[in-house]
Amino acid sequence: MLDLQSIREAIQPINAQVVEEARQRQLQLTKPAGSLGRLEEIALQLAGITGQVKPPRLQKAVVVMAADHGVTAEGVSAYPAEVTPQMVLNFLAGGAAINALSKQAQAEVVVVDIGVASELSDQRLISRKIRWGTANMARGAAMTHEEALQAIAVGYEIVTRLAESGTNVVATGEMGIGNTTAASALTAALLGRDVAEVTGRGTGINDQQLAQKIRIIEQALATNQPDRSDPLDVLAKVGGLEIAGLVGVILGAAERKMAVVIDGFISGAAALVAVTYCPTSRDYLFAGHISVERGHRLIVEALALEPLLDLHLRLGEGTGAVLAFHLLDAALATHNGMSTFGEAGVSEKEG
Ligand SMILES: Cc1cc2ncn([C@H]3O[C@H](COP(=O)(O)O)[C@@H](O)[C@H]3O)c2cc1C
Ligand SMILES: O=C(O)c1cccnc1
Repeated sequence: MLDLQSIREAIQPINAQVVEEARQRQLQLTKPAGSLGRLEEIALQLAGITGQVKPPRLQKAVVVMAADHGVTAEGVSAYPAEVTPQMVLNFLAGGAAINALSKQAQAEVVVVDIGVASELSDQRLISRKIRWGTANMARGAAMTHEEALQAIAVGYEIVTRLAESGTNVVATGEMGIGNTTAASALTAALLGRDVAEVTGRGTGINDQQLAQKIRIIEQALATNQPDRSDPLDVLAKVGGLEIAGLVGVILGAAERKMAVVIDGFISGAAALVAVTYCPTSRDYLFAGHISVERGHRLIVEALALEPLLDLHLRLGEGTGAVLAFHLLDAALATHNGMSTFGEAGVSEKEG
């Protein structure tokens, strides 16, 4: 069984000394100080994460965790649950948005069955099914504490293996019809917010379905009484297997001093669980984008993250995070590749 407490204790803050040295380097580059704005901040954070003033070239991967949700029986999504396994096959065939964007960003796509409610077998799929979908959270706990921990262990092991083969930045991705319901329930519980404030239309439900989704989440919280001070209890009772897997990816990456780019609302809910459990892990996170899904804004505010992109995305799969990889590459291209005033013979600021 995964020893989560020792992982939490092993996660170190990023290297403040190296951040300072990287800041000094930025001041020497041939541009007005601060003029590359957030690209400079990204470079500094990557320096602190990697412990190198000039961080190495990014080797990128997106981990797409797929799982089903028992709560779909309550009519909370615009699409049927069978879309989850169908999209897994689409990921493997290379036909989804995450495939197209990852190809363009030169990121490896790692697809994981952590709890899809049907038989899936394919050599390219990492088959680590914990159970056939969660139970219906409106009637009881989505999963046991042990299952949540097993799912966290899967994410932790996968990111550890990626690190060992040279990946140094990972994006969080997910697929699971019904998972905006789980993400809203987690957000309401962990941030102590009203369900209506953190619940949106997901794949595109109408007003009547949205009212039903809010009622169901309220019922799930009333039935399960998740303990806000215990993020793992909240995760098990009203979370999802793919969300738990991503918690493991985030904690494992932070322990290994790897950067993590968080995608939208569902990934954000996983980050909220991870950072509530281990506040230091936040140092390793970038918010790839701000999702249209209401509730995501509250998550990024609570985590004090500033999303890199605002493209009105509401897809998930890791798409917004992989798009943000281009900005991390750009930050390092300038930080590592530009000449200093001295090297280029350019005059520095007067006075
Ligand atoms: C074809 C298709 C591809 C997707 N890729 C990601 N999602 C996204 O939509 C789902 C969450 O929305 P809800 O809670 O409303 O079901 C997740 O699977 C998420 O990854 C998709 C959804 C669909 C239909
Ligand atoms: O922001 C997300 O991650 C999201 C939003 C809607 C549907 N699926 C995912």
